[in-house]
Amino acid sequence: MHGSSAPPHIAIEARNVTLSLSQTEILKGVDLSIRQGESLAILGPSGSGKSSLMAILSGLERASGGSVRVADIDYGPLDEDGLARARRGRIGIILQSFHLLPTMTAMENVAVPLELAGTADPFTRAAAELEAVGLGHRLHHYPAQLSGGEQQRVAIARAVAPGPRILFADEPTGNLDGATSDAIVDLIFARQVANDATLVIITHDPALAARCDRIVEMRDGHIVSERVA
Ligand SMILES: Nc1ncnc2c1ncn2[C@@H]1O[C@H](COP(=O)(O)OP(=O)(O)OP(=O)(O)O)[C@@H](O)[C@H]1O
Repeated sequence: MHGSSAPPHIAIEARNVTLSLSQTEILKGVDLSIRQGESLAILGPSGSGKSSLMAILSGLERASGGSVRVADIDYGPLDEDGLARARRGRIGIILQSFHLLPTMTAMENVAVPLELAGTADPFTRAAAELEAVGLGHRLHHYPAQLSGGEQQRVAIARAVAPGPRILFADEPTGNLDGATSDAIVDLIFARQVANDATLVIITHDPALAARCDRIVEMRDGHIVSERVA
């Protein structure tokens, strides 16, 4: 359908996005376009609005103003349920604090979004995804029985299992030691390439940012600079 001369497909388009919570202006008019298959790093000081922007782009939070279009879906008219449906199977999210369900095993945590996305045989797929992140021997462990790096790998397996074309990661290596962190970064980029996914990654790590195609920097609720990595 797309010839070689076709313009690049825009996966994420934010226009003049604002966010106000508790009378605090958190995002003050953000414009951002991200191509399908592109990797983008968001840098910026603590409190500059990086996680808030990611929450809006990933459909976890509604913007107060402006427009957001992701995977050809206009978020504007969608309520919370609509946003959840829009995310399902299309968007993978890796959060710093993992958000694994504590009463479910590693395999169940990965199988749940597969089941919701209507995947046949979600448990077999979940086991294969955990195998791919080196956790084939931890399928039946609960999150509390896993190390921080192992929990992060479960969170990555869960996010990438449905094969989302868009992947968000908020400081995915924040709590990890150097070697584990390198392995996890390699894993995220490998899965991005395998799925030809768009990757948006918040990081304080310049080396990780440099692995992305493009870097934007936020300050005080604005994007203040943008460069090719
Ligand atoms: N529910 C809320 N009500 C009021 N202010 C909020 C709320 N949530 C976040 N904020 C404020 O919004 C600002 C941006 O927060 P955000 O988490 O997006 O920043 P960040 O750049 O991701 O920071 P960090 O690098 O520390 O994670 C912060 O000053 C924060 O205190």
